[in-house]
Amino acid sequence: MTAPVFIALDFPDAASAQAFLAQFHDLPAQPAVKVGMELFYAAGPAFVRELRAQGFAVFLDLKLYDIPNTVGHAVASLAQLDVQYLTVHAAGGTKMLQQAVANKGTDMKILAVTQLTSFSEADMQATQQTKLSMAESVQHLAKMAYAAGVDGTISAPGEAALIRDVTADDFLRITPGIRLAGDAADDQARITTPAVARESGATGLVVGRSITKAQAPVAAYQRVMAEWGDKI
Ligand SMILES: O=C(O)c1cc(=O)[nH]c(=O)n1[C@@H]1O[C@H](COP(=O)(O)O)[C@@H](O)[C@H]1O
Repeated sequence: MTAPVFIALDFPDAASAQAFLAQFHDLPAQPAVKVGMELFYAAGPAFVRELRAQGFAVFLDLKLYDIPNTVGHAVASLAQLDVQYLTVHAAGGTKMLQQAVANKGTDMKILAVTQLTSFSEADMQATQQTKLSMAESVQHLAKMAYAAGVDGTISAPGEAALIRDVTADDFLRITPGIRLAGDAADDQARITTPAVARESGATGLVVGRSITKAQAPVAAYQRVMAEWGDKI
């Protein structure tokens, strides 16, 4: 699974998530899934174990952000769940990122969130009282995360190539903020289609509502996969 497309399972409980996933049973390969705060806070580690037992690759998106000691121990706890990816906030800084890396074990990859895709450049500058552009800020955070030893970043697709420029080819660049053409942006500010994300240097996608809220979720997933193409 070098270039995954993760479906964001942003559902209120385990039953809704399982009912959604049941639609995908007939596909030749199960989708990779992302469990975020909504589902994890409702259904907990037990549901993550259930997904792993069913053979799903799991990206646990908890965006850890705390003092280095606390994040380090949280990462050690979560590593017990045998998930493939875990998010932390790059803004937690070098020491926090290093603690996360030190405690992740061998099979779990740490992804550092740079700037949330819900921020426009103006939102980011106002909120963070910075004069940096979005590109400069994302590159700064990505460089710091790379130097701290994390496995990759989360950013908008438009920043993937900029991240590659200041890190390495094999540094993962996973991008949410994905919409199929014609779908509403909702609360996202920096969005693009799977095809453009691919051309922009993303190495993996996170897709939520363009699939989960589609009238035909399996067809929408297949459209995302087709646009993402032969990287899968
Ligand atoms: O870490 C993430 O996955 C993430 C980072 C980010 O900057 N933006 C972002 O949207 N996400 C997650 O990606 C998913 C996007 O969902 P949709 O907007 O419905 O496709 C959600 O589960 C978000 O929590």
